[in-house]
Amino acid sequence: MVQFPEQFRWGTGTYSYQVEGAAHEDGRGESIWDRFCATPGTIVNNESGLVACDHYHRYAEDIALLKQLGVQMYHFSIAWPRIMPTGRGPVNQLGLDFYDRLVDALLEAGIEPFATLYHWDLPQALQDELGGWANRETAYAFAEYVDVVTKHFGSRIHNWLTLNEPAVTAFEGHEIGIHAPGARDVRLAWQTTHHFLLAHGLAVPIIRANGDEKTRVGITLNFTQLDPVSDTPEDVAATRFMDGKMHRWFLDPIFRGAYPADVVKHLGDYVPKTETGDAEIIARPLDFLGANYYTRSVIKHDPTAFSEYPSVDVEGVEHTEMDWEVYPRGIYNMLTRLHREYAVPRIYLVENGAAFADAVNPDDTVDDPRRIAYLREHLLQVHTAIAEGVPLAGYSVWALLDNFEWSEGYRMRFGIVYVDYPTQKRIMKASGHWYQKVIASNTVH
Ligand SMILES: OC[C@@H]1[C@@H](O)[C@H](O)[C@@H](O)c2[nH]c(CCc3ccccc3)c[n+]21
Repeated sequence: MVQFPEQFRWGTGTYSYQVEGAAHEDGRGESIWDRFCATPGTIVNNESGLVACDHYHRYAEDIALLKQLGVQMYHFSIAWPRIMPTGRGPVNQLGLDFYDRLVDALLEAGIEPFATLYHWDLPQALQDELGGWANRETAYAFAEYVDVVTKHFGSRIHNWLTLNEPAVTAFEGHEIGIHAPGARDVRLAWQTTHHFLLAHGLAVPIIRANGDEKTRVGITLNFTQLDPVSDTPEDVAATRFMDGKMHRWFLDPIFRGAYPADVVKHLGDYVPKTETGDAEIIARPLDFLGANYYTRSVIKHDPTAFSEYPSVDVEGVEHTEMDWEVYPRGIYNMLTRLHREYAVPRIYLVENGAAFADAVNPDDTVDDPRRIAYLREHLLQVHTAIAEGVPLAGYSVWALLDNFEWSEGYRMRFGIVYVDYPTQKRIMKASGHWYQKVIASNTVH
């Protein structure tokens, strides 16, 4: 049994496009995910976030679930297309009104809102007019959107995350093409990483200016344990590059003021175009880093690879429904590395969780022992990291609800609460009841 620190904060989360639904309601503009999902063949069963968990209408019921869990914090994202339907210019009051209702209900319930300003749902108009994140202008449009939102919520929301996982939306969305906007262009993908980081840096002072003495700003980056399939120089170099691409390409400009030299060298003339002053904007000091951790990837050299090296499947170990290896030690490695190499002032673990094939019993219960085991094993590693001095201020499980899992659609269930989509009925899973006890006792058995 391990006891967590007195002030440690427990949370959970959802994100706008994955749970809200009401895609055409109250003035919401089209997002690149609406457009991507409308393209046949991009999403399993051609599903979309059109309805999702209908959280837009059921948010009060979902906040009651948060209260039942006893969480102290709740991660959610604000949908840019609800606030500025065409991405720039006119503000949609009904969009602000929804998040007013959500935030006021959270505060009423004594739950700290942790708001992410961008979780991949770019207004489609900016994709059409500017080419989206390929265009530096989009970073400035993001800054305008951030100004509107933080002016409105700055006295009630004190914990802001600018972007969720720029690496994922840059590369899955613009290199691999399995995420919106579905581009497959290596040069463009690397250029978007710079515009995401610029957008982040532009947002930081705006959030502070529109906040108060309690305002705290961060960004959420995702981390995967990366190991070479062998200790040959080629496999080790391939792994080092992927660590650069997925981790150091974002950590270094934010916390060290420059892109990692080894990746810049590898990219050659594929390195993104930057402008004088960008580095200083991107490196503006943060109050905390948000970190997501799920799994390990074992990397193999490939002579034909340039920007993406293949991973190999690890046999004989547990995998989740996403076919992700269950590798709890990786969360410890990630946390201690951040503390050791980047001296991050404070860390929040924003996402950690697993998809398993959950089913409802005849008595309307959901037994998910594998998710409980996954969460327990990772929390024990988290505790070890904290005991070694890592400044981890809180942990948030992904996710509160089963939800729209991007290209996987609804077949992947990450929730500690089951959603029966045809009826929108919520059922707390065994892992939800387990997490409730963890929070109440601040211990993990
Ligand atoms: O895949 C589970 C969650 C998503 O539902 C969240 O929206 C997203 O923030 C998030 N990031 C990661 C790790 C990186 C990743 C993202 C998407 C697909 C595969 C891996 C896992 N997750």
